[in-house]
Amino acid sequence: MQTNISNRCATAGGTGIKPLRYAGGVLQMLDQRKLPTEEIWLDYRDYREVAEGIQTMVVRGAPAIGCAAAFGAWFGARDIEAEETGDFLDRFAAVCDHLAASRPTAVNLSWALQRMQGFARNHADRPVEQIKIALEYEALAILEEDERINRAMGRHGQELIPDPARILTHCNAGALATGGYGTALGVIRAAVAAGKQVAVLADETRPFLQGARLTAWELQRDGIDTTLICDNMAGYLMSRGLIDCVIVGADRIAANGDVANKIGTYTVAVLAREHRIPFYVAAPVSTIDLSLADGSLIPIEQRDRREITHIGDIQLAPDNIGVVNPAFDVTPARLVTAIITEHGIATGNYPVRLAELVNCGG
Ligand SMILES: CSC[C@H]1O[C@H](OP(=O)(O)O)[C@H](O)[C@@H]1O
Repeated sequence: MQTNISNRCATAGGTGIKPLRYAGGVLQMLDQRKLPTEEIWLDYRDYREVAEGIQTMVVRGAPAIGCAAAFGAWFGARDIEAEETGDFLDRFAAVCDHLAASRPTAVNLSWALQRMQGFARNHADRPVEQIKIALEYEALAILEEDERINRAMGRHGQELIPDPARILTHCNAGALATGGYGTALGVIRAAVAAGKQVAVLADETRPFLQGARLTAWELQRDGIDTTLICDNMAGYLMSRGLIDCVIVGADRIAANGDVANKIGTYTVAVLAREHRIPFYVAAPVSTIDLSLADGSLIPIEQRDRREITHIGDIQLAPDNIGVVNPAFDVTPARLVTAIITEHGIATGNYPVRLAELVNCGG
């Protein structure tokens, strides 16, 4: 794997950065672990390396890891030496299983891999080498579709944003978490583009600090008014009437509208309900998992203790202290004011409305 140090990222004019670039058989991923102080792009050509990049959070964010996994699957398919289609499909399934194991919560990862496998099966009547070529284009299609989906989500969601609006965000559900433009931050971008006066209050989002390191960085680059706050300040600001609404992303949404998102989201939702502040979730329909009846069935990733005991090489806690590090929590549907998708908005009756939104795109 080579390192390509760039002194600036490809920024599409105020519509956020694109954290993934593909050309000539190479996937470049912006190393989000190094932001905001270094913009370093890493080159990927191998599915195992892509899986590691997802697990170590070089790339992170539900749609973005789905897009990265699609290219990982293409790399794995390309390297399979098989004459017989059945053998190819079996070995391609093993490649996708390896990629799927990199992070368990974001359903977009498995959605993208199932789409790649379904595409291969649907072309099983063709020679293996033709299937491989087609898989490269399918990975490109998944990436290119993602930004279009986010822009549609933004158009729907910005209708909910007041003018002026002081908006609290949690974690990063921006262009960096997607193929471009962002989900929650895409709604914010669309509100700004619609001429609304928007001020963002970005939760730093311990322990991985996606808010401080990523949301603050990408919105500042877009010239969007952004103030960084500690996670424990949200309640105070709400109690002082300084937040008009909350908007977050999602990693998996159960059929009843329960939402898995970055750890701390549930806390923000409870505070928002206490202060009668709208709590919005923005996610593509590929994040909605109708196979799960409710949020208790969503797998919650447990991450390394060092994310809590250290910031970089700086130790914050005693050696051998007990640590829990769930990367996500589940916000019950009753605390969710609306779920914004590219096909429209659900504002209640989630079991019915979410199924409609998922199927209307089908
Ligand atoms: C647009 S989905 C972004 C979603 O992913 C984040 O988690 P992570 O940074 O661990 O991948 C967080 O839950 C965001 O809401």
